Amino acid sequence: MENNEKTIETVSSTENTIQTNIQNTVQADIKEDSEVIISLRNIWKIYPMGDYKVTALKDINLDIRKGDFVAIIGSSGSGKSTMMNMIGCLDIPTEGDVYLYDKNISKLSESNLSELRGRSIGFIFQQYNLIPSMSALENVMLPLQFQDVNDKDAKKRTIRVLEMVGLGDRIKNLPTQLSGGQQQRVSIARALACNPDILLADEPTGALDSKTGTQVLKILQKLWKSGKTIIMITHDLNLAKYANTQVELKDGQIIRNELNKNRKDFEGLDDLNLE
Ligand SMILES: Nc1ncnc2c1ncn2[C@@H]1O[C@H](COP(=O)(O)OP(=O)(O)OP(=O)(O)O)[C@@H](O)[C@H]1O
Repeated sequence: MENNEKTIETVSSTENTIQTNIQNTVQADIKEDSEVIISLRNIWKIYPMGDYKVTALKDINLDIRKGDFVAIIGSSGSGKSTMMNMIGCLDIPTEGDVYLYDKNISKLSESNLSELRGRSIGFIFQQYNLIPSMSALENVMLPLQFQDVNDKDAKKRTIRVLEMVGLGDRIKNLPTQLSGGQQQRVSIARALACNPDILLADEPTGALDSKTGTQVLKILQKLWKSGKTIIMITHDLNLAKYANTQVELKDGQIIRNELNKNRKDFEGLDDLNLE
C-alpha cells in the first residue's frame, strides 16, 4: 500500500511538469557533460542459426546522454533492431554490458529490471503494438496498471496524455476505429504514460504516409525539446535530419556517431495542433 501511494505521488507530481514542458517548448541544447543514461560496452550479439552463427552486433560501444535526440540509421540488416533491443534492455547481449542509469542490467533480477525499464523507457513501435480488443484509454492505462498505480489516478493520467497527443475525443475508440496516425499517437501516449525520461522509437513513421509521418516526427521533436531523451531507429535519412545526433550502423558496427550540425527543426512547435 505504501509503495502504491509512493508511485501515485510520483506520477501526480510529475504530471504538472510534463504538461508545462510540452506547452513551453524550449530549445534543448544537449551538453557534452550531460549525464550518460544508457551505455553499451563492448556489445556483441551473435544469433545461432543451426550449424552457423550470425553476428548482428560487433563490439559496439555507445553512450546516450540525457536530453539527446539520437537517430540510429543504417541499411536493412545492419543491426538497428538488434541494437534497439539492447538499448531498451529487451534482450541480452552475447557479450558485453548494458548500463541503464549506471546499473549493469545483467546484475539485476528480472523483476527489478522490468520495474526500472517500465519506469525509465517508453517504447514506440512501427506497427503500434496496441491491443486490438482494448480502447485507446485501456491501452494507455495498461503500463500504469503494471506500475501499480490505482485505477482512479491511472485514468486521470491516461486522459491527460491522450489529450497531450490530441486524442482527448477518441479515448473510447478501439485501434481499428482509428487512423494509422491516430494509432501511433495512442502508442506515443502509452509510451508517455509512466512519464519516462527516455522514449525509444523503432521506425515510428514506417507504417505511415509521409504527411502523417511528419506529424508524428513533429511530436517526437517537441517532446525532445521539452526535455525527453529520444532514440529513434530509422532507415530514412530524411527523418534522421530532425535528430540531434546521428549514429550510423553498417554490418553490425558503428561507423559514424556525431552531432547533426544540419539538424532540421520544425516550425511552430509551440502552436502544434494535432487535430
Ligand atoms: N532472431 C534472429 N535470428 C537470427 N538472425 C537474426 C535474428 N535477428 C536478426 N538477425 C540477423 O542479424 C542481422 C541484423 O538484423 P537486424 O534486424 O538487427 O537489422 P536491421 O538493421 O534492423 O534490419 P531492417 O532495417 O531490415 O529491420 C541480420 O543479418 C539479421 O538477419
